[in-house]
Amino acid sequence: MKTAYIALGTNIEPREEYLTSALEILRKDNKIHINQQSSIYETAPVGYADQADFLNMVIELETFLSAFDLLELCQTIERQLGRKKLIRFGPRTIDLDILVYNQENRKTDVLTIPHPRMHERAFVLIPLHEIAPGLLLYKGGKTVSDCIKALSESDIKDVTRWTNKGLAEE
Ligand SMILES: Nc1ncnc2c1ncn2[C@@H]1O[C@H](COP(=O)(O)OP(=O)(O)OP(=O)(O)O)[C@@H](O)[C@H]1O
Ligand SMILES: Nc1nc2c(c(=O)[nH]1)N=C(CO)CN2
Repeated sequence: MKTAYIALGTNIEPREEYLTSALEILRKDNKIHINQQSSIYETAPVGYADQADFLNMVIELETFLSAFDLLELCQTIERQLGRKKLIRFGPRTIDLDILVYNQENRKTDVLTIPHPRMHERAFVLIPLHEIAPGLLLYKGGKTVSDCIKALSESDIKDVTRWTNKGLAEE
């Protein structure tokens, strides 16, 4: 069994339903077991400003799937929930990014782990800190807590807790 962390994001209504549906699909998959989920956070858009605020959350799961099969599953869920790739960093019904997979390092055309932009994204680090503050993001390197210390106050201010844990939790 491998332990992986996935970030979920959505900024097209009904945002909460998209999160709930993605979690439901993951829970029904017998190759996945969700160990932990963060609260949901409402976050200002990063990278492409002219779009609605996001809901973001992070989950920790155990799985028999390889990193590539897990990516394939994430992309199948995105397609099932109507995600269309129109603008880079733009609006989406649901986005599932693999943050960390079994402390492995990989850089291929289709998959880079750890996720190359996670260490600078408050919308990822703050939910992740809630469930795994000591998680190493780089081999021998920084933890989630270390990366949060490097964020600016304005990055942190753009992320506010939207619900406590409990969304569709079993
Ligand atoms: N760790 C990863 N998790 C998910 N997708 C990844 C990862 N590494 C590379 N990719 C690749 O990134 C491609 C683009 O993904 P996507 O369209 O979701 O990007 P994005 O969400 O707009 O931007 P970002 O990757 O910065 O979050 C995917 O087709 C996938 O092959
Ligand atoms: N707040 C926020 N901003 C984003 C997000 C996201 O999930 N949340 N995802 C992006 C593309 O991955 C680009 N910008």
